[in-house]
Amino acid sequence: VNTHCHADHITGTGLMKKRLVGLKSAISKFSGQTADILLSENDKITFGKHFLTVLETPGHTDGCVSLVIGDQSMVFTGDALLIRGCGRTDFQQGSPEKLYESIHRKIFTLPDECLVYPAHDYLGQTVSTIGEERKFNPRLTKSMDAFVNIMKNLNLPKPAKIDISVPANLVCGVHQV
Ligand SMILES: N[C@@H](CCC(=O)N[C@@H](CSS)C(=O)NCC(=O)O)C(=O)O
Repeated sequence: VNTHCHADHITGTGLMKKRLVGLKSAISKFSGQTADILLSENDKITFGKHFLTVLETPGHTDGCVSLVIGDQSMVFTGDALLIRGCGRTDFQQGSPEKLYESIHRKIFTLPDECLVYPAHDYLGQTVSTIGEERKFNPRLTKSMDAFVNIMKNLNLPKPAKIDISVPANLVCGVHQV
């Protein structure tokens, strides 16, 4: 299940599909990608006795989703909400306004105790909670205007491999060779 379409996330899917016959790939219908399953808001992804609910959380990209476990005890936020940070919004459909809304209107409505597992952390942290991020996230505790200003001035170097094109059989599409 891909939280969004960036090279550092999707490029394993085709390889996994090759190794495990019958494996199904999934990504948001707003990602612009093909996959076995195109996800929409509130879709349920079941596995064993568990399920994940899809929350559309655009802003880092248009097709970003966060995945909430059935009893709302955990959320996998991809590159939308990070620990004390958030995904950058300066390329490939990034929008600080959309990201602010996604986090405040969707992710931050989860219970305070809900564990937050993001897709990246650059300090070795692995988990946070919704309550902690609501209180202590230095970007998301600001007004939307202040947040937009922060995001427009991050001046991060562009990830080295973000624009490398991936052969069609290695992405999450169903047309494998
Ligand atoms: N140095 C890393 C890339 C760091 C980076 O830009 N991370 C992204 C997620 S991957 S597109 C991001 O959103 N970072 C937010 C932040 O505040 O750091 C590399 O070159 O690989």
